[in-house]
Amino acid sequence: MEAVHPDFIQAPEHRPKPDVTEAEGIPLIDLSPVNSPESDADALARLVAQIGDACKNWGFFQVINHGVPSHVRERIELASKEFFALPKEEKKKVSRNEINLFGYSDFEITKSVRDWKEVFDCTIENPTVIYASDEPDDKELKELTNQWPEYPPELREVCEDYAAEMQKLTYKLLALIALSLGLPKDRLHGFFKNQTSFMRLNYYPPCPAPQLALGLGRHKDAGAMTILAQDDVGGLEVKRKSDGEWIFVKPTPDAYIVNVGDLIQVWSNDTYESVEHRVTVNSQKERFSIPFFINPSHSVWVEPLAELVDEQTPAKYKGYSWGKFYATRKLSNFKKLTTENIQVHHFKL
Ligand SMILES: O=C(O)CCC(=O)C(=O)O
Ligand SMILES: [Fe+2]
Repeated sequence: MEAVHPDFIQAPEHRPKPDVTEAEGIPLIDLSPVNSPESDADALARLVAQIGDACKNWGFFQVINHGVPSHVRERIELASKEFFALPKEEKKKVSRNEINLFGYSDFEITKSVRDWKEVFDCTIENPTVIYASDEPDDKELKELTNQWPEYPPELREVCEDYAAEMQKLTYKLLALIALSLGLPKDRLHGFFKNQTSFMRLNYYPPCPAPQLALGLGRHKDAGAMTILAQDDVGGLEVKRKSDGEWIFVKPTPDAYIVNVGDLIQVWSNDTYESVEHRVTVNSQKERFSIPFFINPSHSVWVEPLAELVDEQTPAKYKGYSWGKFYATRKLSNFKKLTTENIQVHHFKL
């Protein structure tokens, strides 16, 4: 066995299991009722109930008949492959850094262990407004824009086209989630004006020690929701709520994987929970995935929604600034952390 650098080696309790649990898997949900003109109220009500059950029982689901044209996904998958196939020096011409938080990186750390992957991040709003620092009282803002590599030349266009499709799907999913919580369908929409959403191209190279390292260590997504495209290799594992078992998410052609992030957990006052997930790697195949992280405006104050809180069910979180949380997380990529990174459970009452 070839050695991997010790920075990549997971503690024994966090290493992948020798055999994967495929089990029944996360729910597969057909979004046709929101994508076809002739669907009726009953079909929509059934869909809303399915979404609610999936969010409650799994925090994860896959969608089909989502309305995203397959060529838009095929084009970005191809461009992503072309980009990561470039020599390192070429990719490093668009490295992200403390000033420009978007671009290429081969250095990501999750829970103090290095991930076996490379990423290319790009933001959705142009420009994206965020807080300039993680200091709570510093209200200075800064504007972020993307940097694009010279090759492949179409990367910018395919990412922008993909992002436009993801945005349409985002608002459909936000409406279904709001309805499933008994709220008006546009209840969450306002948080996403001047959003800080971003997308990431993930490249997990083959790994000589897949039993010791992970492509991405266990984590929860800090934003509102994530829509993920994974290729046919597989590697994503979700921690099953019922028993804490790691469950392999079997790739379904042309489906998107959706998961509830920490913000929906807080807004819903724990009705829905953000669930841990991780990515295993393998010694033979490279794997590509594209998460689209749906994040609100930097100015959003996050707290349980007033409609879901009363005397019997008091708020389980104190409010926090999304913008400061996000700045802390983003800037932590360039710091050596000695304590746990900021987490939503720090705001639990
Ligand atoms: O690559 C994957 O399958 C999952 C990626 C992920 O969970 C993330 O980037 O937050
Ligand atoms: Fe994730």
